[in-house]
This record gives sequence, structure tokens and C-alpha cells, in this order.
Amino acid sequence: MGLLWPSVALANFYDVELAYHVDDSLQQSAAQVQALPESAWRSNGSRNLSLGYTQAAVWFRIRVTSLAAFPQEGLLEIGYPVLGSLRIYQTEHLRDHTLAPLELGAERPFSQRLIRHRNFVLPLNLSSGESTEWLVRVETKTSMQFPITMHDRAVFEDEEQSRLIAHGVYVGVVLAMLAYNAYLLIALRDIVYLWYIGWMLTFAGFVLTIGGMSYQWLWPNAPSWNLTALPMLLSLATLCGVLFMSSLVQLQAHSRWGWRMSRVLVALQLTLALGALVLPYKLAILMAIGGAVICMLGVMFLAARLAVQQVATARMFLMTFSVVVLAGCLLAASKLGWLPASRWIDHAPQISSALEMLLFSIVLAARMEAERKLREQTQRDMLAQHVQWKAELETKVAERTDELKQLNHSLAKLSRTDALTGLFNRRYLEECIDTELARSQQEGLQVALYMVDIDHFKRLNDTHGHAAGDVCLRAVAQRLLACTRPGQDVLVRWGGEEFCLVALWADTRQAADMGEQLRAAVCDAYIEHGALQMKASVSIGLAVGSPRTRLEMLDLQQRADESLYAAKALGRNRCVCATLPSGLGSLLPA
Ligand SMILES: Nc1nc2c(ncn2[C@@H]2O[C@H](COP(=O)(O)OP(=O)(O)OP(=O)(O)O)[C@@H](O)[C@H]2O)c(=O)[nH]1
Repeated sequence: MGLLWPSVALANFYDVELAYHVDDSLQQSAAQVQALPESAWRSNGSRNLSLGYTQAAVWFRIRVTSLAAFPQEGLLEIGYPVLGSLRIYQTEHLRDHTLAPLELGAERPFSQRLIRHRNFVLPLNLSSGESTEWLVRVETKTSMQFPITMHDRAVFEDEEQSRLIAHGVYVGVVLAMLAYNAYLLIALRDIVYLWYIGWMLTFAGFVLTIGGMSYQWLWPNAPSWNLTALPMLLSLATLCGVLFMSSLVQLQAHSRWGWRMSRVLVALQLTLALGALVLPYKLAILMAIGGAVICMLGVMFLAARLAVQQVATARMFLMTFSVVVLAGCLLAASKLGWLPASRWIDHAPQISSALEMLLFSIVLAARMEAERKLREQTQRDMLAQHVQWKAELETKVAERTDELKQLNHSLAKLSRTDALTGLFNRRYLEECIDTELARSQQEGLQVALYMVDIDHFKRLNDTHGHAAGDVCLRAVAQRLLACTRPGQDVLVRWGGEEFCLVALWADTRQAADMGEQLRAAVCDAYIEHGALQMKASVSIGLAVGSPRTRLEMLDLQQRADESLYAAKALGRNRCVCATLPSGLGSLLPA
């Protein structure tokens, strides 16, 4: 710290008196001012006079007496670099009218300065006990502040090194933060970094301009721009600050009216920034300061509201922003004389804004981290949701598949079943033929194929009605089914009043016995339909053989058909077997 802030005790080698006189007419000459009585001069004992904004010319009288016991090489520093026009006279030279006054000021090019420094610095060499007096006429559009310091030249140069290091550190921090955030802006494409960069640039520009550094280093030959830049940079910095805060805390998402209010503040600052180009400096800077104060209060109010609503970034913003506000208050208190002057306080804008930039970077990093965590959590939630949905979908698909299977099964069953009798249909028999052929061959059994036809069914239908016919069909089907061996014989409704049975037997006799059983089962008992009692009989054509192929099976079926015709021709209610040695003939009488 000793390096940056060396002691100023050497200033005590000089006795400095400062007084001022206000020339409202703007016409008084240096000689007239010098001739003024002592009562025309005012002084409050301070070396830092602040007279606010004035149209008048103010004459400052500086008396310096060396207290040192040896000759002193000194420098007089007027520490307010934005003063517009200074005309400096050394009183002992006033009688010599050939000597022109020294002209300085922010309205003149930087190159006119005696010593190239952001403040106005004059060399002042005094021998032991020697006194000198200076008259400085100041006219300025800025506030009339006149802080003076007498320095020992060696100490001043030493201190200047420290100041340059401090400025260098500040500019270095700003540049590093700019580069870092420009990288983040490009990498993350998050607009908040653009406003942050804008705020850093304009705020650092404002701090450097008010400290005279911009004029010295950036635009030394543009004195009028220097005055325009100050209010403009202040308004632009405030504008970027509002946009940064609004984007950082996602104001639009959290508070509609807060967001609208921030847009109003932005519009105000934009107007003020453009106004700085055309308005007189005094009006522009006062409006810019007013606008900045309004925005600062507005932004803190909005951040505080969101902080109360537990918005984490708003709380972080509020804490960080308080640092700058505190620095601003310290600076103001110091300028108003409420606090003793201190180099720390003089550099408060630089220190606080550098600190602010660092802290906001931490806030942005914390925000990035929070967003990363949120993104990861969202991904985890989505993954869990996805897994759950997948499981639910799989369960549903399995359920639907089961239902479809059952439906298919039912459909298949339906497509193979006769709706009236409940027996299998002809299609089912088609499907079974291969199995039956294979089984007969494996087990060495003969295939017996029975074609069963109800006798005079048309007459029954015509006599008792179609419904009675249906009842008869169902009863015959059940009686035939009762004669079959479950799981072995295949009985189907062939069509109309006709049935077909395929059964495997060891020999023709067994097959013929079954034919007789079928015939007898049908005609043995009445079929009842309400009060009606019907008698039914069937004719059966039987063919027995050992078919190996579907074609041979078809042949067997044709022979059974022929037997059926024969049974009908022989008088019905009988079973005729095609393979009996006696050829087509009645097995049993009706
Ligand atoms: N009620 C009813 N009648 C049917 C059904 N399918 C066919 N029929 C009738 O069955 C009768 C068959 O008559 P036919 O082919 O002349 O035979 P049939 O009268 O039994 O004479 P034979 O066979 O020579 O003894 C027709 O009248 C058909 O309308 C059915 O599902 N229900």
C-alpha cells in the first residue's frame, strides 16, 4: 500500500492560502482584480473550493510561502480536470504588460499544457521563506470546483508513479473482464453478457473521463467532445446497467410490471444519452445525474422486490450493487466535506467499479452454475419421465397385445365355428385334414368319413317354420356330437342341413357301427320346440379308406357323398358304407 499511497506530509513545507472573487460582469482585468481591496476576497480556509454551477468568471488568488529551510522545487496542482478555461497570472509579472497569461483548461487542446498531466499542474520553485501569488481566472460550463495542492516535485513524481500503477491495474482489470465476458458472450450467446460488457465499457469510460485520463490518452485534441462524453457515458452506463440487471434476474419472467418499468428507464436513459449531443453541458450533466439516480433507485427497488420473492440472482445483484452505491456515497460525503479527504475515497469510483466488475462476474458465474444445475436436473427429470413413460407404454402395449391375441383367438374360433349349432364349420375341417391324415398313418388307422343329411328337412321347415328348423338343426348337431369321441373325432356342420364327421377306426366294422349309432341317436327321441314335438332322422353316407393325400381325401369324401345319395335313394334313415364288400347297400333297415 505504501507504494500506491505514499505520505503527503511534504505538503507541509508550504503555506498555501486560497481566496476567490466572483466577477459577474466577466469584464474585469487582472490588474483590476489585483487592485481590489481585501474585503472583495472571500475564503473559508479550505484548499478545495466548490462553488457549484455559475455563469460568472471566478478569480482565485493563490498565495504560496515556502516553509522549508532550503530551496524547493514545487508543483501546484489544480485537481479538477474538466474546468473549461483557466487564465493564470503571476502577480509580480502583472506590471510587465508584455508577459501574456498562461492559458489552460479542458476547452483547450491537451498539447497546450505545460506539464502533460490529466490535472492542471504548474511548476513553482521557491527559495527558503519566499512567497509568491497567483491569480487564476476560471470560466467553465462544469461545476466550479477548485481543489489545489502544493507538491514537492520529487514526491509528486513518486506519487504519480503510484497513480499510474493504480490506473494501469484498473484498466487491466477492465480489459481482462471485457475479454473474458466477450468470450462468454460468443460461447454462450446469452444477451446478459452483452449488457455487462456495455456497462463495463461505458462505466469505465465515465470513470476515466471524469478523472481526466480519457482526455489525456484517448481524445487529447477534442476538448468539446470531452464535455459531451461525460453525460453521454453516464447515461449509457446507466442504460446498460438497467438492461444488465433486467436480463440477469430475468425480470420479464418474474415481474411483468417490473419489466415494463425497466423499459421506461431504458427509454429515459437513451433519450438522455442522445440529448447529451445537443444540450448544453450543464443541463446535460444535471439530467444525466438525475436520470442515473432515478435508475439506481428503480433498479434497487426492483431487485429488492425480487430478492424478497427468493430470486437468488436478484439477491446477489443487490449485494453487489450496494458496493457501488456505498462507494458513491463515500465519494459524495468526501466531496461535501463530511469525511476527511483520503486517497482511498478519491479512487472510490475506480476501486468500486473494478470490484463491481469482479463481483458481477462471480454473480454471472453463479448464475451459470445454477442454470447448469437446473439443466441437469431437468434432464434427469425428463429421463426419469421418459423411463416411466416407456414402462407405461410397454405395459399398455403388452395389455393391447394380449387383448389382440384374445381377439384374434376369438375371431379365429368364430371363423371356424358355426353360429347356429356351435359345431366347427367346414373351414375347420379343411385345417384339420392334414393332421388327421398324419394321425391315421402314424397310428395305422383307417379314415372313416361320414356325410350326414337330415331327411325331409325342407318339409319340416315348410310345415313348422324356419325357427323350428333351426331348433331341429341344433338338436341333431348335439345328438351327433354326443356320439363322437372328444379330442379324436372331428364333427362339423358341412352346410345347410348337412354334417360331416371324420373319425379314425381300426376297421370298417367299427366305422359302420358308429354310423349306426349316429343314425339311431338322431331318430331315437322327439325334438321339442315349445309345445311341438318333432321327429327327425338322418341319412348317412360313409366311406372308409386309407387316404395319404388331400386328393385321396377328396376322393373319399366323394364316395361318402355317393353313399349318401344311395342312402337317400334306399329310403332314408340309414347309413350306407361305400367300402363294404357288398358295395353300396344298406347296413341296417330303417
Ligand atoms: N331352418 C333352417 N333351414 C335351413 C337351413 N339351412 C338350410 N335349410 C333348409 O334346408 C332345406 C333343405 O332341403 P332339401 O335340400 O330339399 O332337402 P330335404 O328337404 O331334406 O330333402 P332330402 O334331403 O331329400 O330328404 C331347405 O329348405 C333349406 O332352406 C338353416 O340353417 N335353417
